[in-house]
Amino acid sequence: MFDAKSQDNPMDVAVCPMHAPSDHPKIKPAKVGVLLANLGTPDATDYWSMRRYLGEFLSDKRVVDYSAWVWQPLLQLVILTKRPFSSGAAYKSIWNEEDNESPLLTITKKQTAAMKSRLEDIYGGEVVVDFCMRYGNPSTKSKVQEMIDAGCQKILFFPLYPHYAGATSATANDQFFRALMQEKWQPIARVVEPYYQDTAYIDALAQSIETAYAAEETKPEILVCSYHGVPQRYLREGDPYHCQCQKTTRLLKERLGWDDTQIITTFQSRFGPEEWLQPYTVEEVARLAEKGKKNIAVCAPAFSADCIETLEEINEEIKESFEEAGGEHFTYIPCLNDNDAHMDALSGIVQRNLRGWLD
Ligand SMILES: C=CC1=C(C)c2cc3[nH]c(cc4nc(cc5[nH]c(cc1n2)c(C)c5CCC(=O)O)C(CCC(=O)O)=C4C)c(C)c3C=C
Ligand SMILES: [Fe+2]
Ligand SMILES: [Fe+2]
Repeated sequence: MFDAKSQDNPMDVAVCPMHAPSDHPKIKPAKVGVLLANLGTPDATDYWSMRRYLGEFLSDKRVVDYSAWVWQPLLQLVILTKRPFSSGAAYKSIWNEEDNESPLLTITKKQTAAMKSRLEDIYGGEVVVDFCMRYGNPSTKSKVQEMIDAGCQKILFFPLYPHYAGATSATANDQFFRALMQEKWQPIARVVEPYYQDTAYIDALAQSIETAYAAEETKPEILVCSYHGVPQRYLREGDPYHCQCQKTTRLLKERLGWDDTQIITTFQSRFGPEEWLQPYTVEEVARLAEKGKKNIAVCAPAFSADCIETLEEINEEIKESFEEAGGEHFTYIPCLNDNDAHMDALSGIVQRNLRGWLD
C-alpha cells in the first residue's frame, strides 16, 4: 500500500488513497526538528514575574526533592515572599535593557541562530531549529507543538547542559516527553547525551581560557573551574553530576598541559540548609587569597550560556569574597555562549545524533 520512497510520510494521501477521506487532515512535507533547551528565566525582574518563575522552578521535584507537604508551605509562605525581591535585584543588575530580557535568553537566541545557520548549510530546509526553556518562556510544550505544526515527524531534543544532573538534563527531558503525551501522532524522539567529555567542547573551553590568559598582563596563578552545585545527598543517591564535572576539569587540565596546582574544581550557588557539593567557590576563592594568591581566574564550564549564576554570582559576589580576603586581580572567563568553537562543537554533537535521520 505504501510507496517505499514516501515512507517518511505514510499518511500522504497521494500514496495512500485508502486513507483519503474528504476530511483527511492535511499532511505537511516531513521535516526533522532540532530543539535546544535551557533552564529558563523570568520574563521581568518585578516581584510577580520573579515569583512566578521561581515558584515553577522550585516546585520541580527534580530540583528540590522534599515531600510536597513539607516543602510547599515553606516555599509559598516563606521563600517566595522574600527571594523574588533579592533575586529580582540581582537580575536587574545584569538585565539586557536593550532587548528587555535576561542575558540567558539573549544568548540562547544567538546560539539558536548560529546552530540554525550551520545545520541549514548542511541539511537545507529539511531541518527546523528552535529553542525552548524548562521553566518560563518560551515553554517546551509550545515549541514542541510549533515543530509538530511545521511538519516535524522526528525531533532531536538537546538539553544544553554539558553535565547530566537530575535537576537539569533529566527534568528538561521529562518536560519534553510530557509535551508529547497528548499527541495523536507522536513524533519519533531522540535526546542528546551529556557532552562533558566531548573533545570539541573541551577544546573550545581550552581555547577560551588560553585567549583570556593571553590578554592578561600577568598570568593568573590558578584557574578555578566553578560548577553549579547540587545537594551532596543527590550524589550519594546516584546522580553522576559531580563525577562528570571532575572529569571535565581533568580533561581540560590535560588539554592545557597543566598540573594540579594550576586548576581546581569548586561548586557554587548553594541553596537551603543541606550540605552541597564542595568545596564552595565563594569560600575557596577567599582561602586562595588568604594563602597568598593575588591573581586568579574563574571559569564556569557547566553553563553553556552566561546567566545570573555567572554574571552576578561569580563576577560580583564571588569576586567580592576574593577581594575582601586580600585578592587583587580577579578574571572571570565568560561562558562559551555563541562563540564559533562552541557552536561548532554543539553542531558536531547534533550532526552525530542526526545520523540515520538526515545524512
Ligand atoms: C534549589 C536548588 C537548585 C538546584 C539543585 C539547582 C541546580 C542547577 N541549576 C543549574 C543551572 C542554573 N541555575 C540557575 C538559576 C537558579 N538555580 C536555582 C536553584 C537550584 N539550581 C535558583 C533558585 C536559581 C534562580 C536564581 C536565584 O534566585 O538565585 C540558572 C540561571 C537562570 C538565569 O536566568 O540566568 C542556571 C543556568 C545547574 C547546571 C544545576 C545543576 C547541575
Ligand atoms: Fe540553579
Ligand atoms: Fe564523583
